[in-house]
Amino acid sequence: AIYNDPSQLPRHNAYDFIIIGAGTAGNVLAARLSENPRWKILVIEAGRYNEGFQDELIKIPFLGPQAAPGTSFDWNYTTIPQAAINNQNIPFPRGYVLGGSSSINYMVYTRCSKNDYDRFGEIAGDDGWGWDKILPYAFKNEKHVPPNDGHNETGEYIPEIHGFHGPLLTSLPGFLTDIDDRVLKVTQQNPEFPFNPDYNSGDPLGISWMHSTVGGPLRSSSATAYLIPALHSRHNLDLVYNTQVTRLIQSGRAGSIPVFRGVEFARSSRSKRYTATATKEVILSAGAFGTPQILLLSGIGPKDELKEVGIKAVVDSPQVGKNLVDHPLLAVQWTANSNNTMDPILRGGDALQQGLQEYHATGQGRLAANGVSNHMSFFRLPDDSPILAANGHDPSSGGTAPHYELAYGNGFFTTSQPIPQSGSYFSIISVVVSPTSRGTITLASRDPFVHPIIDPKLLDTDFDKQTMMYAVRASQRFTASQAFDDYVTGNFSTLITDEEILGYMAQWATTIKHPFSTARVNRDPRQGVADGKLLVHNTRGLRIVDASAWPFIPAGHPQAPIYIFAERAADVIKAAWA
Ligand SMILES: Cc1cc2nc3c(=O)[nH]c(=O)nc-3n(C[C@H](O)[C@H](O)[C@H](O)COP(=O)(O)OP(=O)(O)OC[C@H]3O[C@@H](n4cnc5c(N)ncnc54)[C@H](O)[C@@H]3O)c2cc1C
Repeated sequence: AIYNDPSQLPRHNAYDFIIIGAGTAGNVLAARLSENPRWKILVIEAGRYNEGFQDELIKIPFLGPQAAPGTSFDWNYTTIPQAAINNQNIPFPRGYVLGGSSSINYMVYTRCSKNDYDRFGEIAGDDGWGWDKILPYAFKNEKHVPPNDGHNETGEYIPEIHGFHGPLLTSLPGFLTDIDDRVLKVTQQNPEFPFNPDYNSGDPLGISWMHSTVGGPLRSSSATAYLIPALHSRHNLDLVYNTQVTRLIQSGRAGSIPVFRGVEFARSSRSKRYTATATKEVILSAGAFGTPQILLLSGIGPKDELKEVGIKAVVDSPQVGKNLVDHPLLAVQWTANSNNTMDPILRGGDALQQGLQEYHATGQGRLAANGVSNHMSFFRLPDDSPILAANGHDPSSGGTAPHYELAYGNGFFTTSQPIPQSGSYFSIISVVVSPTSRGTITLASRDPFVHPIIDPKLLDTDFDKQTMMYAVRASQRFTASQAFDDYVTGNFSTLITDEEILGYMAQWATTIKHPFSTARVNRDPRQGVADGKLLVHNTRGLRIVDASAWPFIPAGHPQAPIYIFAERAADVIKAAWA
């Protein structure tokens, strides 16, 4: 059943599992655990329903980047000043809606490198997280469907390595653009940028066609793919939304170990608190900000830090809220000799209205497809790079894990700059995908409704700054390729010297919105918050399944790794209670 107010929840209802957060990972668990008709499951979500007011922003693929920040779908977090980015406070979107961040993200679907999974397995001491064993869960997650424009996708991906029967819809670009052939020509002209027939093979290096979580003309999210179908077809799954978990409640002790099977929740800071209890487990899937915040509010965290905000430590867990890692992004634009369809729509007005009309009349056109890019590419720094030498070690997970990403925008792509009111543009987005900067998330108050202090320390290290510089130089070499000779007409910004690039970075770099590892897995309770089975150290009844639990950030766009990991986590939980 679906409730939008905790006062409506049936009293004295015994749940086997309580899942905190109806986000990307949480909804996979809700759907998979409720497959067992003997188990009763409650999902508690702070945010809103995924339909209703302004829902075109989270349904129409091209409008995805407008779903946050500053909307009712977003928690509307802001970082504290970021030293490397001219001390700016950066908006840091997180989905506040069924589906969580999968309902507001840019829909890029990349499994990342097999080395990332193998490294997870090594750190966790469980090779079940490694590539070979987890690959079946990638198939289980995915339902690859034809591109929305019906074009022939032969040669644009390798069908054998994709799932066709899972819940989450994925597809290749549904609107072809006038740069697509040029991007592919570069792969024939310039050996620095080779073609990769499918970046989802476990080896993402090179330039591939991009896969998105789009089916037909609509976004596919963990809400549309997993949660809503399960709610509509099963009686053993309850959802309450508009309801924030305020803390975990200790329900007893197992010897000297505290058991946390109780959950407290409310609609607002001053409103009535409600509680529910799980007979088996409470599962934290509140994301990289929500999960550490709830742990800290419950007295699970660094003892001294908790004391400062007046919370008594029940479990001294030093890594809660530490190791916050994110991918910094920088967009560079060139002026282009083209009439691209993207720029006029981004400026709004008539072009946007016409696009919407076409969308509603035919389900086709620019708005029906992801506008971020039609290709996506991942690269490593050269083995003898002085940037790697200066860092002392390679921060990536291994030989198929990239250090940086380039994506190609048929228009003025930006998430931080004002869009010029005239002209046509070509953009390349550079992302550092194996960063070494680490930040923190800490409580600002013991009031659960006060946002935590978010400090990702973006571009804090020389490695990250120099790798970003390397990526920008690579994007310039890409644009100088013959294939773009009669297309790109000039630079939009002057980025010739290293100082100019560093200055531009300090002004315009931002987050790609991939926070990770704030309650990371490590076998050692001093080094991590949860063990290899995702159970919170030195507690009973508590598991973490979301981006916060990853021991490090995967080198790519992380929603696919999170879906895949949550699919396996569901089986780990089922096995634990078999
Ligand atoms: C704007 C944006 C663009 C992105 N683009 C891409 C992309 O193109 N490709 C990609 O792979 N990744 C992308 N990402 C990242 C990706 O979407 C996230 O890494 C992933 O969805 C996180 O999954 P999660 O399950 O850890 O958390 P979430 O999906 O964020 O789920 C957490 C859920 O918990 C809820 N919650 C939090 N606290 C509480 C509480 N106290 N009580 C109850 N509920 C709570 C939240 O409201 C949310 O619904 C993007 C993210 C954003 C925000």
